[in-house]
Amino acid sequence: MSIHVVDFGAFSINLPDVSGESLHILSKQLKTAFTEVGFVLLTNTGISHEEVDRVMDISKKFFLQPDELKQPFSRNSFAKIPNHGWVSLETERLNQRRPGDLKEAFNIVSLQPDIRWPSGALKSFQETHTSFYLHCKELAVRVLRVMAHSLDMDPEVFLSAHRHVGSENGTTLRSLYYPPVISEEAKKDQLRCGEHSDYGTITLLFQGSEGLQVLSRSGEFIDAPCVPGAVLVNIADLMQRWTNDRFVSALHRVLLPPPGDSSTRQSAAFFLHPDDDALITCCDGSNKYPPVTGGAYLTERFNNSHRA
Ligand SMILES: O=C(O)CCC(=O)C(=O)O
Ligand SMILES: [Fe+2]
Repeated sequence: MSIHVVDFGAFSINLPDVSGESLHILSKQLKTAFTEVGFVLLTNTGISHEEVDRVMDISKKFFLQPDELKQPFSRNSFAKIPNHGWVSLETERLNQRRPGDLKEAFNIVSLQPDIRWPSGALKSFQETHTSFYLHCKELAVRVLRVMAHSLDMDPEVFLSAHRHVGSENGTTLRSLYYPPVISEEAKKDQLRCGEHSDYGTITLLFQGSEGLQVLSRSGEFIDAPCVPGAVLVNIADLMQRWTNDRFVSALHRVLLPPPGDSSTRQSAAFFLHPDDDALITCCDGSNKYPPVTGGAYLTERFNNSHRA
């Protein structure tokens, strides 16, 4: 099994729309990837390699500051948007059977003007991330349209549940930083990012370097390709449930670097979530999973993955 590469140029975010014929071809390709693997690598999406580099450069400047300068941005310190903000090293454990992940993250959940953003030398942080967030949102909506088409569904079923991205909605742009690891100091079974599947509808993942592994259906972890300018897109758990298990949400992880390798790693993930009040019911009319709202589902999943 491998992760398929799909040329998304016909529906790039720089184009006004997609032709019927291209939509048909893309939907066949995404259907195969999402039913067999749960991950696909898209090229020519219209989000440039340079833009991703800018996001990673400014994020790295933030992460390399001393903790006391990052503390005012901590996750859980923003009223009404508890998931927004900085997550310190080893705070999150995506696999409950392992110690905390050896990563730091910055979650952007709200684009509202009243949010406190890094300033001074980091004043471009807000603009860089806001513009990237909006491009990711545009691409994610296009991927949803192709997915709906591939299942012979009215695209509004997916789109109408994502009307409030950036406000009453848990969609999150997350910059991730994996600092150098001293192997002897890592705890037993500790990873950079423990085995998990994502919570929402789909995730767009931009890797700065290799490191992501995806569990194949045959039960082995395979290395996800890292191609500059390409975007990994994966199905998340709520989408698996929504499609009554037709599209699969695959476990993935990031291992520690080999002993003696002191490199850092960066990535950026755009987790698309349905609106807080959108009711998700199996799209084929079955009742295999009870209806759940986007907000309630996400709250339950967060409660299981954070220490605090
Ligand atoms: O850093 C990566 O490549 C993966 C991160 C990830 O899977 C996540 O944060 O959900
Ligand atoms: Fe993930």
